[in-house]
Order: sequence, then structure tokens, then C-alpha cells
Amino acid sequence: MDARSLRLFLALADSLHFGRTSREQHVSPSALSRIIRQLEDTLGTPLFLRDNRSVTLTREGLRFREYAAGVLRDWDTLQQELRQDGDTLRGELSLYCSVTASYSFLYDILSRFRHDHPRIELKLHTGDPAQAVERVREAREDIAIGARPDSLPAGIAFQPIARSDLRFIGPLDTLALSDEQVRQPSPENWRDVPMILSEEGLARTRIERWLRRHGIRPRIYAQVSGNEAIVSMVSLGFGIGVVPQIVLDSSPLAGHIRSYDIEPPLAPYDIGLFALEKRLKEPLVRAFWERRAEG
Ligand SMILES: CC(=O)[C@](C)(O)C(=O)O
Repeated sequence: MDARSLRLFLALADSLHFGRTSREQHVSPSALSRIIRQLEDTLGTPLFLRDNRSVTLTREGLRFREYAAGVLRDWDTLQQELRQDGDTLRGELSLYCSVTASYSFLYDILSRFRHDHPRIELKLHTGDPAQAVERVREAREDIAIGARPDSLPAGIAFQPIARSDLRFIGPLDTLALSDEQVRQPSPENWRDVPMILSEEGLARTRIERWLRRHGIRPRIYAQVSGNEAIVSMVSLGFGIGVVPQIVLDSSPLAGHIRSYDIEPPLAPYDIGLFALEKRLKEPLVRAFWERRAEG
């Protein structure tokens, strides 16, 4: 079991797509299949279930993913320590965030970091920030950006980077909410308001709490993963939604959206970095966590 096989396994476990993994990892499809089969033979159990259309991890595959990620981290750390030029940090660091966070924060966070640690290879994955904590907890990512949950799970470290208001939004060119509905949200006048909500995460929890407090049973038109997608659906007139202001600020669709001042406002979002506490001692994670500020 060499480091390369483990890296290929992890890439496939992430993409769940043989073709894509073989392209991205510069390995032929047949070599990829062979390497995975060898791992499975060595372990004596299937790591993936494959049928014609999809690939999924087996339970054993999930366990092996944790093991493989741990081995590679230890390997990188060891190599690091044994190297002569021990000051230069090397290895891979994966970072997960939303597309919005990649526009809004990465430039500041990474330009200095790249300069200080040119040999650290950053792997950037984008997606729904609602999954930030989970991905870090499952060791699928080293660092993730997302909104701080009201109570931080044990073992997860958080470092704030920005605060953003949560806003109710509607389409600009159709009247999704009347003045009356904005001023006095009630079960009666909001009964037929179609809503586009996050599938999961803090925004979902916050909006559900708000709806409950007003006694409103939402008519959920769609459940979406990722705040950028909520803005798209709302701009098309499918309903009203709730997103952090920062997502609107960098949205190409901001001109097709209005936001509503509904009182009392939803509690703001604290956006920041997540990492596993016990991993903050690892050199690469620590370098990122304690990076120098820009300027
Ligand atoms: C939570 C977070 O990462 C953002 C930037 O607010 C978002 O994408 O919604």
C-alpha cells in the first residue's frame, strides 16, 4: 500500500467517479481500476460498490477512508520532519468553502500564505457551506469555511473571519411579498408565500426558528444546497429565500433581487474557518491556522 494508491483511493472516494478521478489524477482508467482492485484484494473486502451508473463507498470503504487520510497525514508530517531543509513546509492541504467564500475571502487569506509557504499544495473544493463542519469532522478536508453553528461540536476549532447579516430576498420584478406581509408576517398572510430554503445548515435552522416564532407553516417550493443556488431560484421568481448578505454582495444576479427589511431581523452569520482541534498541531494545518495577516 503505497502513498500514491492511497491518494488515488481518496480522490475516488471523494469524486465517486472513475472517469473524473482518472482524468484529474493523470492516471489511465485501467490503472486506476487495477490499483483500487489491488487495495481491495489486500484488504479482502470491497471498498466501493459499482454498478453501471454509480459508485458508492461501502462501510469498509468509509473506514478505510479515515485510515488512509490519517496515514497520508502522518507520512507528510514525517517527511517534513526528516527533510534537511526542515523550514520549508511541504505537502497537501485541502480547503473546502462555498463559491462565494472563494471570491470573498480566499484572496486575502491565501495571497500571503502562498508567499510564505510556496511548497504547500492547496486543494480547493467548493460546495454548500452547510457541510463545512461535517467535512472537517470526517477528515475529508483539512480546513473548511462556513457559518459557526450556535453550538460548536466538540473537537472542532473555529476562527472567525467575517460577520454577515442574513437577509430575506425576493425577485426584483415580481411582487413576492406585499408591504403588509413584510411589516406584519403572520400565519394567514404568509400561508401562500412560496419559499426556497437551504436543505440543511445554520440558515435552515435560523429560518425555521423564525417561522415557528411567527406561527407560519412554510410552503416550501424548493430545497436547495448552496446559497448561490437560492439566489438563482429567487431571481427567477420561484419564491422568497434567505441568504447571507455577503452572498448577495458577490452575486452576478444581485440586480434581479430585492431584499426585505423584516423585523426582527434574523441573527447574523459568523463566518470563519473550521479545523479539527487535535489536528492544529500538525505543521501544515497549524501554518494555515496561524498564518500571518495580510499587510
Ligand atoms: C457561510 C459561508 O461560507 C458564506 C460565505 O456565507 C456562504 O457561502 O453562504
